[in-house]
Amino acid sequence: MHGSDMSGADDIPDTNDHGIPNDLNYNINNNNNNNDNNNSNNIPQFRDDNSLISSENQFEAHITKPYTIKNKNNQKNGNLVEISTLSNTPSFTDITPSSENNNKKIEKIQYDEMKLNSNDDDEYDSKNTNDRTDNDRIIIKPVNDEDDTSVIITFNQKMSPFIIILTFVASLSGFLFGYDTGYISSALVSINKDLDHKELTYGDKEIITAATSLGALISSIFAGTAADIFGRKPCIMFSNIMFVIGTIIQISSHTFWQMAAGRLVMGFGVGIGSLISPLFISEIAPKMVRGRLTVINSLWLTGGQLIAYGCGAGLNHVHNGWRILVGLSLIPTCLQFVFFLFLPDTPRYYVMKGKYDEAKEVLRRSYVDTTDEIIEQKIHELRELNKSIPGKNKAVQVWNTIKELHTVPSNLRALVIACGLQAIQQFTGWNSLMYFSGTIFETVGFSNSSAVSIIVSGTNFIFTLIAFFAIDKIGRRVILLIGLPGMTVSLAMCAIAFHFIGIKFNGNDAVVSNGGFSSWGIVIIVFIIVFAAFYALGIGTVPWQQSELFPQNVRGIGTSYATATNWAGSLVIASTFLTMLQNITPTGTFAFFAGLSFLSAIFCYFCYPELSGLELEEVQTILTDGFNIKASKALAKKRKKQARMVQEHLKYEPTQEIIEE
Ligand SMILES: O[C@H]1[C@H](O)[C@@H](O)[C@H](O)[C@@H](O)[C@H]1O
Repeated sequence: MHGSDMSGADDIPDTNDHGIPNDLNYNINNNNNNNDNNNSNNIPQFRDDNSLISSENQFEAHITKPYTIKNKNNQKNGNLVEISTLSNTPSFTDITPSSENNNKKIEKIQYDEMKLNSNDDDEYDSKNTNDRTDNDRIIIKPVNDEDDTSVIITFNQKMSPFIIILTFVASLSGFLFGYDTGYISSALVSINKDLDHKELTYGDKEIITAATSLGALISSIFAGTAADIFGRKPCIMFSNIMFVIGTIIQISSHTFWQMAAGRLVMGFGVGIGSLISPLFISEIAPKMVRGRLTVINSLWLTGGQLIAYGCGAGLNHVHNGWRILVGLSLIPTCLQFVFFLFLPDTPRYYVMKGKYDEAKEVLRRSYVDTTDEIIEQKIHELRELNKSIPGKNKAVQVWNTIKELHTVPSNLRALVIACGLQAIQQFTGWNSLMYFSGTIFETVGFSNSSAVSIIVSGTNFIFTLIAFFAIDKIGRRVILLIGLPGMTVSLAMCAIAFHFIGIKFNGNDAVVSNGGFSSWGIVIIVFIIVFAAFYALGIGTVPWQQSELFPQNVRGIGTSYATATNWAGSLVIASTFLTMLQNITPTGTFAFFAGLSFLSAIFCYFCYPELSGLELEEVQTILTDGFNIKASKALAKKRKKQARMVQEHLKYEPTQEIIEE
């Protein structure tokens, strides 16, 4: 049907009857020698099942999606093809569109490189150019690279209802994280004298609040390793048990210390959930939506905080309302536990434990239209990958992993970024508002302080939703660099307004020198809302994408470090904020946070590369010899352009028939 003459390397390739360029084999097999003419006998031949094997047995190709490209004058049929290498060489998946009408979209595939014949002017300008002599060449990621744990076919992968259910159930941990950190703001206001028959002091409030962060800090240190040993699902179910015990201790407490102990136990659950839930989602999500599915966890989180505030406001004046508020968290915990009784763990975990049948079953249910052969191949890749974790036994492995995390430069940079972002997220003060906004708004003269807190956490939720849409399209770096300066300005405005309100502390009582609620009070509220918006848009959301920074063999421990940094920051803020207000005044406190936000913006400007749209291996490449901001931006831009090109292809309606000779 199509010609079979060999085209020059930069021309449009001729294609065979299956839409495969005839020079495909040539390109794959001639990576190391530039013999331009030896392909003529090597035109790929398809077997009956639409797969082919090259004569050298170096690669295998499968037709995954037939398509028709139509334009005004012409109609062209072709096939999207998945290519994978056999033996021990890395395999990769890509498309091979074929159409003379579409020459801008034709990709030539080589063993480890892809040459794009596009009029692309945004060249990848990496410093690592040793193996990229041609600006137009980019390294293509091997499919058995670690994070393809979640991937079979790199595009056009339908979301199965099974993946949606798994994401939904796993992200209940995000909800619990949010709810349990959110309800404390209103509970602190409504507890009154229910504990030990006396008002809580600022110090008491800090301890009750910080106990959860402390518990979360402790459990997050071990959660990554525990998830590898026991599994993700058992860890989440264990966190459910912690939630239940912690909740019961709290709702039955009549003493301050019992309440603090309940919060601590609940914190163990929060810490485990905060780490495992995004990890679980990233391991079951199709690659193309993995970033967004991770943000879904953040949406549940901020949604949980919002609901906690809403319930808090509703129960504000109900006798013992705070006990109901705390008790409500039993519902999602129990639901999650029961759901998980019927749901599996991630395929990657099963492969780690040698449970290949279970892994296959999960993959089959996750990727409904995928052939058994591809599933087998995926399992094979995961097994290969599994071997890459060094060490004879678990203890040696853990130690080697820690060493690897610190000694491999790209890992160390990933660690600096992941922990840096989590620290910034906490030390710029957002959670002081989360935990104490009720107290703050009460201080500046609002009687229904919980209602104002709802507006603040509602803003947090809405802007997390905006981040959901922006994080891949606009990019992580851009939203961070919009968010942090915005936060700096808002915090500075609050610092100024607090100065004019003139709050003085007299023991535990805050005295407003200019007579309570004033227009400066409104300025504070407005800028706290603006602060919430800028926070949620960037630094509230981006750090939870932490797993993309690490290669698979150090991901568990790397994300444990980062999550522990988050909780350490949360702990410091929760346990010092009210004391800071007293000792360095609200103006000093907010000015301090403004200063940290400013420094954080500088850190992100110099150290946070743009990672949206990048292959995970490319993230490692970017971080190999520096933070390579410029190269990352250029590459991200290029990748997005390619993604649009793929989308263009998919716009053409697919035919169901494969064209036969
Ligand atoms: O990403 C979340 C979110 O921003 C929450 O609002 C905050 O309370 C958490 O500490 C943070 O990790």
